[in-house]
Amino acid sequence: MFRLKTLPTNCIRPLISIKWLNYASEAPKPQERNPIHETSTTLSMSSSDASSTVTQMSQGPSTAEIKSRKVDYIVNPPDMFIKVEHLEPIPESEAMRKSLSFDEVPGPKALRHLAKFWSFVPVMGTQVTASAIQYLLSAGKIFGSQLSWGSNLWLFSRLLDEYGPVVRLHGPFGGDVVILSRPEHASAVFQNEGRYPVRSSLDCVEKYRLQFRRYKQAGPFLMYGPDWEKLRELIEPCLQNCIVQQYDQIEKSCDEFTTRILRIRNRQEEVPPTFRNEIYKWAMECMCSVTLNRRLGFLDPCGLSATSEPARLLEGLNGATDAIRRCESGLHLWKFIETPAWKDLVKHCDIIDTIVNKYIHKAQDSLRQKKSGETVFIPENVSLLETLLIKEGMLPEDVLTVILDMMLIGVNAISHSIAFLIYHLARNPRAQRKLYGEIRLSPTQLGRDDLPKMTYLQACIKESLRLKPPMPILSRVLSKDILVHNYRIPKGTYILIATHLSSLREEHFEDAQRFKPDRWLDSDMQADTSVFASLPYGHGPKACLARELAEMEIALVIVKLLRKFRIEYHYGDINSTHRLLASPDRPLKFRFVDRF
Ligand code: HEM
Repeated sequence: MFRLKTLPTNCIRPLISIKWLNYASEAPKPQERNPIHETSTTLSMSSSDASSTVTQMSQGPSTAEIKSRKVDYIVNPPDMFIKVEHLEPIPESEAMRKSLSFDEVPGPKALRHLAKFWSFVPVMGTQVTASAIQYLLSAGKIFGSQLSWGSNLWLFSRLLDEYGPVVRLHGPFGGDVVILSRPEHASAVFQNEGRYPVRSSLDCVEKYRLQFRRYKQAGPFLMYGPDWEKLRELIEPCLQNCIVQQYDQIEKSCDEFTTRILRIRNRQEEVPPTFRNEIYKWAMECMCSVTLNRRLGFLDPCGLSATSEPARLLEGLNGATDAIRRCESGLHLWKFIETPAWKDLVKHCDIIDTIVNKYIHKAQDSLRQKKSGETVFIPENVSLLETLLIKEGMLPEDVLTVILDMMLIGVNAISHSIAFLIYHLARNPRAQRKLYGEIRLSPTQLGRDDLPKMTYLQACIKESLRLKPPMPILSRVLSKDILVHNYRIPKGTYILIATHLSSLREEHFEDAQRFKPDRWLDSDMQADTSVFASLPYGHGPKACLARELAEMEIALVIVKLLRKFRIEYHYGDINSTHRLLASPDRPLKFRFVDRF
């Protein structure tokens, strides 16, 4: 056991590793918060980070949780703030005792030296993000050239081929990083992730929200610990309700999308290279139905004027996505100076904030009217926005961050997934024909419950997400020491799981590079290993918040498209590139050929 001993007050380092560690721990129930730790946290923060971190740190672990060897590991450099003292040994399992130590985990030596170099540099980042690792991995190969998931996956793959299935990188900004890809290793991480899993953050979005705009919460994607759990428990049933309520509106958006294709395709029935934007519009229309209970007219048959609200929202979303990618890739200089990428991020996030805020105010007005009896209050007709607003403890700005996360993560993820699914079907006419056969037999008026029953459609969606997942790498910070490949990986270590690599391995999927939806009709594919070999929605408590909604939207739009068109594609291969999430690297010049 350990005891907290000294807490110097002069520490100036922002302590993200500690923040992560708090939530990576098997955290206590909120009422068990430890006042000692809260004090220590406040004392140890630099003034610049205090506003952002104290709120979260106040939910920190009890002294019981600080009793671990990794706390020692993370916080013991001489300039750090907590000394821990061993009181009693922690009982270890037989397997743990016989395991190989963390120091024996192989990894590139060059990074070890780089790590030494970084330790002399004042803290450059508050954490090792996936993008920082991408940067490091890419630095030798492509200084100055574009980062892409393809090249990073290739580098991940090379590291794993060279050093074995567990590779250790000595992190420059704090904790070490371990790269894994095997399903059984992913399973070990997820089975031990505890109640409050922690993944890599988007530092720039966190800074924008918590420090720059001084919101209280960073949004569900970025939050951890009891506050995050409370928020998720609140959102999940609301979302479920919205899926039921908004089904008709989503269906309408899918119909508008097909009509829009008829308008924009040329004489050869080919859509313009900007087709990606049309997919974004469809995804935004669905998202606004779900979150704001409004149709904003993204798919207006006459197109959008540049100053219209939907056009500005799209501009905000695209601009923010791009700015986040630029801020998160490479050195985080925006933490010290206002870089162009940071300025762009503020500009575009402000655009989205302003518009969504307007609807929040409208929802507040409508709730006031309902409360005062001016309007009839029908609980089933309450939107996600209103449901969140009436929850105790939710501020309008908290609701704002929820909706913004859904837009940023959800619209990007679903747009890219649809783009790749259309591509795979266009490239595989046999699969497309088989799917059309299933669609023809389905009821004309498709209900929400009909979609999961369309087994080939579901198989096509799974197969496309296996080949091109929007998040090809998942990340976690370990909440306790775990055994992976007989190495003992300590608590607090940052894990990158290249799930996409395991999805492309022959040992898990025969003919792995090919689009073969039929494989998912085989009942063996439901086996545990297959589950961890393809994880497009992540896993565990921090898995995708809106999987059901996403699956429903994708299925519905594909049914609508295939009923009307046969889809073709006659250009070069489309691969994934890194744009916040993995996205298509070429114009989506599909041919939508009328069926009748
Ligand atoms: C095909 C579409 C989608 C895919 C493949 C996808 C995938 C993912 C993945 C891999 C994660 C991280 C999981 C982890 O770390 O274990 C995630 C998280 C998340 N997704 Fe999705 N997503 C999709 C659509 C959506 C949509 C439509 C929304 C919003 C309406 C959404 C909202 C979120 C949120 C808020 C999180 C963070 C959850 C948390 O940290 O608690 N996603 N998604």
